[in-house]
Amino acid sequence: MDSYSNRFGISKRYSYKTDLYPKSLLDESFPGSLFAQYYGTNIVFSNGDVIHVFVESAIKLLNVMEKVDNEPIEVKDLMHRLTLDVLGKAAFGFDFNNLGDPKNVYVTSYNEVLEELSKPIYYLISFLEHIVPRTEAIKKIAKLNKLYDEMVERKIKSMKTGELDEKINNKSADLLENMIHACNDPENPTLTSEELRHNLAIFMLAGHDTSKKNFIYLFIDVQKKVRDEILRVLGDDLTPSSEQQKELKYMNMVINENLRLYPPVDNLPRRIPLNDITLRNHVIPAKTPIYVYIYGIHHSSKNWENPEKFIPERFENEKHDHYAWLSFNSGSRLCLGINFSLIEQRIMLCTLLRKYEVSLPANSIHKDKLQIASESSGTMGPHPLPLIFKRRTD
Ligand code: HEM
Repeated sequence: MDSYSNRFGISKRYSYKTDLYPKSLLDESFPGSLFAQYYGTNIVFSNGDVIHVFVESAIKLLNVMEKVDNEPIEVKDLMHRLTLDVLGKAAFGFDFNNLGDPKNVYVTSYNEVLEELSKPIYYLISFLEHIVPRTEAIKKIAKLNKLYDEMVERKIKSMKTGELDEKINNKSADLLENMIHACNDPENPTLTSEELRHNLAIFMLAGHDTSKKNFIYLFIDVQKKVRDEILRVLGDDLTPSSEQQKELKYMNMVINENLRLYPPVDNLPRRIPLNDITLRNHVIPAKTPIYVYIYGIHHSSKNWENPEKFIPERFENEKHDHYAWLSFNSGSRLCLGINFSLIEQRIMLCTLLRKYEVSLPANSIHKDKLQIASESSGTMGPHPLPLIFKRRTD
């Protein structure tokens, strides 16, 4: 048994075989629901090389910040704008332009759909929508789906002209182009345009809802140390190369510690074990829904010394149990966007900290402790979080 299996008394057979714990499908959890219609049953392929996307968006972020100095800005809004633009470009080469024009039709359609899909009442009373049809919500989804469908069609056409093959060969293809290319392989079953769209939709949710909530909340106290490291490693470069990212050791520890204290996915989507499980002296019968409470694992004193304290140095030599830090899950269902997300966070920190001194407004509700809340979408984020960004002069 490995240390995780030992501690939790689960036999290794069960701790590794994620195929014995299939995720429950949306259509099973919410049969015929709007969630199932919108996200479908999807799979996701690789992310490709997307560094240029981060750099472009970091520059746009600075343009937005130029207009404000030394006044509170709502960082939840800022992160929503940044991460949607980054993801749209990486996923299907589309610029939502949420940083440039947050009221444009694509951003508003996306926001409206997410708002509809995350209404808690439909999670609590899953049959409600079968009694009262959600006509307005259906219209909003149809509008966004049309946008996704147009993307898919345009890319399929570019495959016929050979443009897509060229992009695949020079590794500049986005996720959707990679998916379309993979579907063209006669050895693999082809995804329909609808399935391609479902994959896009779930990719946007998995990547955007998590990233936008993952602002580095507590870096304020340690920002000088992070900034000194950025200036030392990057010199005059605006964004870090892959090599430089590895050298940003303290920043990487801060990112890990932030994700430990405030994991955006606080609770893994439920699993339904196929067989009975023996956990210590307890038997969990097959088909019992299981939730893994990541927030609890990250805040348990059995796993971490002074779990409520922000101590980036605890990651110095990675002494902790591998399964005590599950921000991106682990094993075969590890988050597919882990590298994408880590690069995004590093670039964002480098961009902001070299230019700005960050502080909480005097009347902030977060003065003593960050105020957070779980949401029905299965993610966790802060209550409104205005921060002051003061331009550095030295
Ligand atoms: C801080 C940011 C993020 C966090 C904390 C996070 C966390 C997670 C977690 C915990 C899972 C596992 C869910 C499960 O086991 O049921 C997951 C899955 C996934 N994530 Fe992320 N994620 C983040 C960012 C992203 C980004 C940026 C992308 C896309 C670029 C992404 C794409 C995915 C996908 C596609 C899956 C499904 C993998 C599968 O089911 O096999 N994530 N993520």
